[in-house]
Amino acid sequence: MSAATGRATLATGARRDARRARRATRPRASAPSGVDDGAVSIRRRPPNGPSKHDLGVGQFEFVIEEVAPTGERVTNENNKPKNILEEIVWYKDVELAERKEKFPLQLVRTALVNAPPTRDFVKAITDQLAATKQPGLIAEVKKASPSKGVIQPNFDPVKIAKAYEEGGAACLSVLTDEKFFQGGFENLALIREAGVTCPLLCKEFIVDAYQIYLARKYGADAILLIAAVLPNQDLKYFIKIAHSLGMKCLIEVHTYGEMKRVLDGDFPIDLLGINNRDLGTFEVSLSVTTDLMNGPLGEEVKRRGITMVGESGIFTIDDVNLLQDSGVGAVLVGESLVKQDTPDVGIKKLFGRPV
Ligand SMILES: O=C(O)c1ccccc1NCC(=O)[C@H](O)[C@H](O)COP(=O)(O)O
Repeated sequence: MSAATGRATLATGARRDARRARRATRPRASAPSGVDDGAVSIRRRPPNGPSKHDLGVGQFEFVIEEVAPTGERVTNENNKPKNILEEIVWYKDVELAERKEKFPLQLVRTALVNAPPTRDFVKAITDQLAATKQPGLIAEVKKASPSKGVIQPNFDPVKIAKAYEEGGAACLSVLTDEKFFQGGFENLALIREAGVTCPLLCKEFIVDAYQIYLARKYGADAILLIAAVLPNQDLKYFIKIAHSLGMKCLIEVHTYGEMKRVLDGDFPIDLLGINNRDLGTFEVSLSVTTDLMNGPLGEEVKRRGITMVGESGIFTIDDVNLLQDSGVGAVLVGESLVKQDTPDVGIKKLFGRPV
């Protein structure tokens, strides 16, 4: 059944009209570069060699002179990350070098024999959609973020995960990035070992196949792949690896160009997420999802039966209904649930269910 049919209609007509008016005045999603050709917008590494913190040799630093558009001579301008997503991705190189030193790929792969079996992440969502006639919920275990700082100071990943399951989440998303989100791969293992049965998404900024093996080793059932960071060639390769390990992939897009590129790709799509947050500027608008879903690419995903996920900035039943009306089959929700003391009650309220 389509996500757009048969849902609990809790929003009034007046609210819906107001939503449509709000939507009409919002800007369309655009690529951080300003040109939405769908190409990768995030540079994988500093273009002029490693930046200072990568070298590990005291104060030594590459100095590269460039001519700015003003004609002025500047140093290392091009070696600064252009936004937070690029900063996160550049730091992955440093983090991965350390991790691989301590825990080489060969050992990670050997350790996979002891990994718990995978659960079907996509089926958990589609089953919930069929049973509740509302989008399946992927609830996010997230302590902090670059845009909001610390969201939940009393962060207990297992307690939060259990409350999410109790409240009716279909699946969980677990932030594993340490530096920018105060997460960790070990949270995946802690949640699984505590007996939580919801399938787990490893919410990581994946740039290297090594991270996919690590996700599985710690008990993930699915991984996130961000189209702004990964060209189709990498998406195809990483999907192949994830599938070989029994995991599903949530491919995330933010612009028309990225979505078109992914849909034109030569690889299977388990789940396609539209992030309402511009990961470069932090601007959040649900119209990113509704505009894409109400356009030609929305038609295409519906025709192809691809389960769509609306991600970020979801706070109310009206938000859930708005996204469902546009055709999404799942929502990924972090802040609005994780900051509550009783996230199980929060889920029920978010979906307009009796508390
Ligand atoms: O959340 C951020 O500030 C952020 C910054 C840079 C890259 C990614 C970021 N967040 C990842 C996500 O997309 C969200 O954690 C997820 O969609 C949940 O969003 P929300 O419900 O708004 O917490």
